[in-house]
Amino acid sequence: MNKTLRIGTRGSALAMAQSSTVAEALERAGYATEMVRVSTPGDRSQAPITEIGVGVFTSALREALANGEVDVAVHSFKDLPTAPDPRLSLAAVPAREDPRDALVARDGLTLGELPPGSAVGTGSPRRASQLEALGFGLEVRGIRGNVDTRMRKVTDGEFDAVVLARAGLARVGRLEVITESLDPLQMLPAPAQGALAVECRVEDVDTEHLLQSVMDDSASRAAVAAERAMLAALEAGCSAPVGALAGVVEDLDEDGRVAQRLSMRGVVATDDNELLRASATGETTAAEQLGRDVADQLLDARAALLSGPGQ
Ligand SMILES: NCc1[nH]cc(CCC(=O)O)c1CC(=O)O
Repeated sequence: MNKTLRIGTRGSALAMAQSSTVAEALERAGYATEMVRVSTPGDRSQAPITEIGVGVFTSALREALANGEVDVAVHSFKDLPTAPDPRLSLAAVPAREDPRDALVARDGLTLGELPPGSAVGTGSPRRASQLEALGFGLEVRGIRGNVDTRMRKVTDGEFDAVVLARAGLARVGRLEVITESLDPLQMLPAPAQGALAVECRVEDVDTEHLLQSVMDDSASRAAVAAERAMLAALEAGCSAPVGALAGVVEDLDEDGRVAQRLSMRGVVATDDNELLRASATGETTAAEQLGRDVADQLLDARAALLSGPGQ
């Protein structure tokens, strides 16, 4: 293929950094690329994410790709709606960044060191419910804006701390501001956090094969497929905050032989902010089934809770 690949990107520092990693991988493999900026309603609005809805950051980019304005779209995978877009193909899931959430707190403090009543900023119901469940007496408050805006609210003293995706900070070269990378046992990340989705048009098989061969990472793809399948199954059953994390581990298969398997954990908050947890391990080739199994466990646990004690 000798045409220049047009890579669609949003204009934020994070989006530009993400698209650049894709462009660089393609350039290293000998292909010419060009960045095309696409503005999205999510970039222009300051309303809380919970109000403007899923897909605000990704749909304009997907339209530009489907319309042929660009050849490749790069998204933060966790921002994509779970419903597939039949016009597009998920050509590559590059090796995932560290998926953990990160605390950026005043005076270098960790979560456990923040005094009760400390104001912690997050716009994410998933982060808020897990923070509250820790029992540290933190005051969790809503916050929006890009990474710099959120961090400034800590420097300015408006918040004692904010919680951000570690991957976002890594991609914009700001890891040094992190005061604690949160253990997934305390804070399960959003499904697909830290992963990129690299899409092309479904009929553009040349680009699909190129992206797949240059940058697809099968372990990352399997982990994200499981997490997203869990999220999709829960979306059908409830609208609660959801965390999930899967990864390829060395484990024993049914015959007792060492094998690569996929292990995952999920969490969902109930309406009265109790956390329900589930986990399972399965075949790397059946990632989506594994995600649905964990979702079924969570939905059963919720049903058992709703039917009340003693039943
Ligand atoms: N919700 C916005 C968003 N989408 C992707 C990232 C970070 C990068 C990633 O998770 O892959 C962020 C910022 C954040 O959650 O702190």
